Parts: sequence; structure tokens; C-alpha cells
Amino acid sequence: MAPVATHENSEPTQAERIEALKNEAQVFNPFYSPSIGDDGDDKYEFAQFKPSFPKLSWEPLKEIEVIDRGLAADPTKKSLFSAAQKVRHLTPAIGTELLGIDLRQLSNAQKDELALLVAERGVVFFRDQELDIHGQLDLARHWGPLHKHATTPIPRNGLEEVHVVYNDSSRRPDPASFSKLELWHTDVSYEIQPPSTTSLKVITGPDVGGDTSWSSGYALYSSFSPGFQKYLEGLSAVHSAVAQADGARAAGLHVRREPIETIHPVVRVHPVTGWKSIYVNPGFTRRIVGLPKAESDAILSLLFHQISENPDFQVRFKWEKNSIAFWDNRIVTHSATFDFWPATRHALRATPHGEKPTSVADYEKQTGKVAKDRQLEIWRQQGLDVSTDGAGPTKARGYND
Ligand SMILES: O=C(O)CCC(=O)C(=O)O
Ligand SMILES: [Fe+2]
Repeated sequence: MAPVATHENSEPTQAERIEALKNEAQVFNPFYSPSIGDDGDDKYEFAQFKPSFPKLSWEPLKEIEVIDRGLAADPTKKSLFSAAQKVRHLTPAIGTELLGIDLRQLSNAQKDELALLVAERGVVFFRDQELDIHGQLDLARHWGPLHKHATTPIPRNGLEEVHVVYNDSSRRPDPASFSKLELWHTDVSYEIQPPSTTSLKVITGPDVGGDTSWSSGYALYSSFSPGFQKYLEGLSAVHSAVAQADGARAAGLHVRREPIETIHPVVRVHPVTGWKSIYVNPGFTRRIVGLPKAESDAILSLLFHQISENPDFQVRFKWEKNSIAFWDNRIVTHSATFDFWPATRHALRATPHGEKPTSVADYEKQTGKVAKDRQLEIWRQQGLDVSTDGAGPTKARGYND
């Protein structure tokens, strides 16, 4: 859908937002003012990957065709699983760790299967990976054209497609400067084609702390009653890059591409799994289109709080040096923790573009298939009775109806 250009009158203007952010910019806000702390240690082994903000200017992004590699994958994921020593699911809803795989050695078939596994499990983890940033970018490019971020830092060595995550002792996070709720986000959901199979590798990290959590949009969708699911399927929402760009400017940083706002369906269907996922996030989703403000605020608040508070949808990962996570940005939300100061934590992200988000109605029209509720499909495959009587969900969902 077309980007929207205007704000509602009730929202602060861009100038007012910048003014409000100016005070805030002096303190650390990991979400709106990207990492600018630097201890000045240029002998550090990964100094070439320290953050930089070159004064580049890029054109608005255009629509591009992206065919998901997961569609070509063997559904049993035989090549990938047979290469692994162990496949360990971390929770029923989300998160799988694969042991014994060297990501430098993946065949194209295994890369396709990894994309499928990430689409099904939301996030997949590997440890002790020697894969360097060039290998990480190549892997991401197998899945889609790479995204370049308009505001977050790139490495000093000029790799424009790399998003750098960096914090060291030079700046102490100030918990008063940001809310834990707004830290939950899916990356750049304001883009016309937000990312798909995204990877983050920690190259330097604290002994303890700096965990990242992910929350499943499939599980969030599955948790609701049939009537509410249907209601959500008919809605779309505005995702905005404006606050992020304003935050960067207020911190004195250059914005490399003008911010946009884009409307996406509130429930999107994953093109490979065919499962329905809630696609809103506290970081970037501002309002639901065409609803009274009170209703939009109430619905978004419910969804945001379930994303960030419901442990049944979440997995939390303890990184080690050379751990790498792959998450499907179309169907999960994530949040970092900032509990590790004064330790250094340094990670590099590679971010392929996905398709334009597809609503349930469009998916069913385009494919002739029925979009599914992931949890119900899994329970049905296990032979469980998950029928609904129209008045409410069955016991299998765990409701008190
Ligand atoms: O630092 C982290 O764990 C995650 C940062 C983040 O949100 C990202 O790189 O997309
Ligand atoms: Fe992120």
C-alpha cells in the first residue's frame, strides 16, 4: 500500500517531537537515538566494525520482487537436520537451537531449509560460528535483496548494508530515557517491504546480561477468540519511521533516507507457512486506520502488552561470543536488554527485504489456499479436538469459557 504522508491533527508535529526529543538526546535511548557511545579504543580487535554515521543520502526505496526461498525448501528439512548434531526447541511456540552446524558450509538447499525453519519457529540460534560479516551478508542475500538502514550506524569500514549494535563503558544506559514497552519492535516495519530472515551475530559480549527476547506473532494471533481474530483480520495500521528519524536528528546524527509512513495489514500471512500472524509492534505502529482513536489505542495497547508481557509467546536468548540468531521479522517482535553496563556488547546485523505484507483476504485470493492458525493446525495434526462452537474456543485453548 502507498505510504501515507500526513499525521492526525491530534498528534504532535514533527517540530514539536524534535523539540521534545532534544533534552532526551543527551541521554542514552537505544531505540530512537542509535548508538553513539565510543570508548575511543581503536586497538580493539573489531575497531573496523565500530559505529559510524557517514553523511550519505539515499533515494526512497522502491518496490522490488522478492520470491521467498523457503518456498523451494524440502518441507522435512532433511539436508539441514541431517547435518545437525541436535535440534533443540526452546519453547513450544518459538525458538530452536541447532547444534553442530558450521554456517560457512551450508549448501543452497540447506539455506532454503533454514529460511523455512526460521519461518516456522520464529527464531533459530547457532553458537560458536566463525562465519564473518561477508559470509553473513552473502547468506542474507540468498534470501532477499539487502536493506540499508536510514539512521542506525554502519561499520567504519563502510559496509552500508550492515547495521551495527554497539555499547561500551563510555555511556551508561539511563532507564529513565526510554520505556521497555517501546523497545519491543520488528525491524523497520515502516518500510514498504519490511525484512524477512534477519541475522544478528554477537562478536563481543558481556559474560552475563545483554539477552534478547523474541515474541511470536503466530502465537499472539492463536491466543485470541475466533471473533476477535476475524475483527483483526479486517484491519490495517500505520507504521512510522518519523520518530526514529527525529530521534537521530535530535541527537545530531545524519539521516540517510527521509522517513516514511506505510500502512500494513494488522494480520499478515507468511507466504511459506500460510500461517496468520499479528503484525503490529510498539516501536513503530502508531494507529489503526479508520477506527475511533479510543478504539485504536485500546486495541494496540492490548496487542503491545501481550507481545511484551505474555511469556507463553516468548523466548529469551543468552548470547555468547560468536552466537548468531536468525529471526523472521514478518512474524516475530524482539527486544534487547540493557543490563550489562559497563561491559562492551557489539553485534552485526544483515537484513534482507521480504515481500509486501499480505493480508488474509489477499493471500487467500492470490493463492487459492486458506490461511491457517498455526496453533490449531499443529494441534489438529496431533489428533487433538480443537473444534469451536462459534460461541468461544474449546478447552484446548485454555480459556475459561
Ligand atoms: O541488540 C540486540 O539484541 C537487538 C538489537 C536489535 O533490535 C536489532 O539489531 O535489530
Ligand atoms: Fe531490532
